[in-house]
Amino acid sequence: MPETSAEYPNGGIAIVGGGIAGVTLALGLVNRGIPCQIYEQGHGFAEIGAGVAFAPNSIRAMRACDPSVYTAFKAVATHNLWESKCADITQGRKGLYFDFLDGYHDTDPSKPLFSLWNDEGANSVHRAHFLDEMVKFLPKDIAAFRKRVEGVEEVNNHVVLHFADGTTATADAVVGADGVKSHVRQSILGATNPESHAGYTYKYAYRGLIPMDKAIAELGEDMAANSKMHLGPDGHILTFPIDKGETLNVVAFTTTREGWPDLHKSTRPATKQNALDDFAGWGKNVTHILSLLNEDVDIWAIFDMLDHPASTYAKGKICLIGDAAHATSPHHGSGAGFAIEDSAVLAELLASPDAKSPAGIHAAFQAFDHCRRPRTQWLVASSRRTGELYEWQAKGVGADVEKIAAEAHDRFEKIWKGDITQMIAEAQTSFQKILEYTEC
Ligand SMILES: Cc1cc2nc3c(=O)[nH]c(=O)nc-3n(C[C@H](O)[C@H](O)[C@H](O)COP(=O)(O)OP(=O)(O)OC[C@H]3O[C@@H](n4cnc5c(N)ncnc54)[C@H](O)[C@@H]3O)c2cc1C
Repeated sequence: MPETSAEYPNGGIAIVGGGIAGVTLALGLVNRGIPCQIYEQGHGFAEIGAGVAFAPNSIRAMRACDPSVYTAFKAVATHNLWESKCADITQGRKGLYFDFLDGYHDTDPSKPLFSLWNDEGANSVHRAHFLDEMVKFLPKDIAAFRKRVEGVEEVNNHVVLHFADGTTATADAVVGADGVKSHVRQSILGATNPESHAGYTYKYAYRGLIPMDKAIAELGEDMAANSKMHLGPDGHILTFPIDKGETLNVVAFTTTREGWPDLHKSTRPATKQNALDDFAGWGKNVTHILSLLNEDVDIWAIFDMLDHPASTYAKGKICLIGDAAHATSPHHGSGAGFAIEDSAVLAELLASPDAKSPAGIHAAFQAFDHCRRPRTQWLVASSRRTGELYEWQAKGVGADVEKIAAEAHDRFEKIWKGDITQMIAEAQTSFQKILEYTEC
């Protein structure tokens, strides 16, 4: 039972979901002295065994959210393994984000079609290890597990959470960080509203991990040790090192005309042979990578909210962050990074002395919605388009490498240049305006 105080008579902020969004927000709130409680449906904090990459904007957001997020990230972050491909700010040198290759034809892997470079280069983590490192900084009693939220409702000056086990809890406000299939989103927007449900993008991905020594022996050092994106018709494959270079992370996307069999599930079992069949006729680099996968692999359906974006991320004292607010396809590799931007902005808003009353929390959530919706919904649309660029499907571009390179460059620059200090300042200005308006 969360402790109460004069400022937070109902125990503070309830965070639904203990993924990257929920945990980073909790760290941001705890260290700003804001009481909070995480309700997580799982038996403990748990992420999947796959890689996730973070770009310069999200690394800046980690620091702004809470130094512990950045410390946890640094403990597990893996860069490209070749020094010539790593950023060195003391030398003013940019780092390689990805080399882009023609995966459909037999090409020399040392000769990419083009490459993208940024101020931090590639920074990837093993998801589970990153979460484990962050959780070390959380108070022991902050999370209640096996608490699956089925609905939330505002009652007078507090919010009631209803759990699948029949119990309830109260809080001063609720933040839904419960991912792509968010129940909190349904409570805000209505269960039958199409905005409450992410849609299938008719793409799915095979995900696998290959021990680095095996990857280097089979693929050669450059292909295994540095980030590579193999482009082709209706599919693309990306690889990058994680686990401080011990493991090669592989994600192979393909476009399909068939619907996803069970929209309640994100994954289904498949085999290496399925992957090889999906990429039949591709060049030898791609078939070689796929041949190194385990015999049994999972495939992941790619959902996003592009067709029915949420018309608001906040209602009263209930708010959405991360995939719950703006589930995106992963072609910009930025869904988790933007979730951390959300956490940094929201933690700063809620830390304001004016955000301690029910009206103040309401205004802070409105400011959050106002400032975060444009950038995060742009990401969802741009990510779809980028997936099409990689798979030679984009209207007006097709397989034209120069056009793919130019458009991808511009889109990534918009993400990477995201300035968290400015985002927070804008949100605070918006918050003060909303307060002034409501006082009139
Ligand atoms: C193939 C693939 C590759 C990706 N690669 C990248 C990448 O490289 N970089 C990047 O930035 N992003 C990437 N993403 C996107 C990233 O995974 C998500 O944006 C990110 O995980 C969202 O975090 P979240 O905390 O909002 O949601 P989640 O990670 O889904 O966490 C939600 C949490 O809420 C819990 N929960 C759910 N429902 C309930 C409920 N009703 N009650 C209580 N708890 C609940 C869940 O158990 C979970 O712990 C990728 C996504 C995919 C599919």
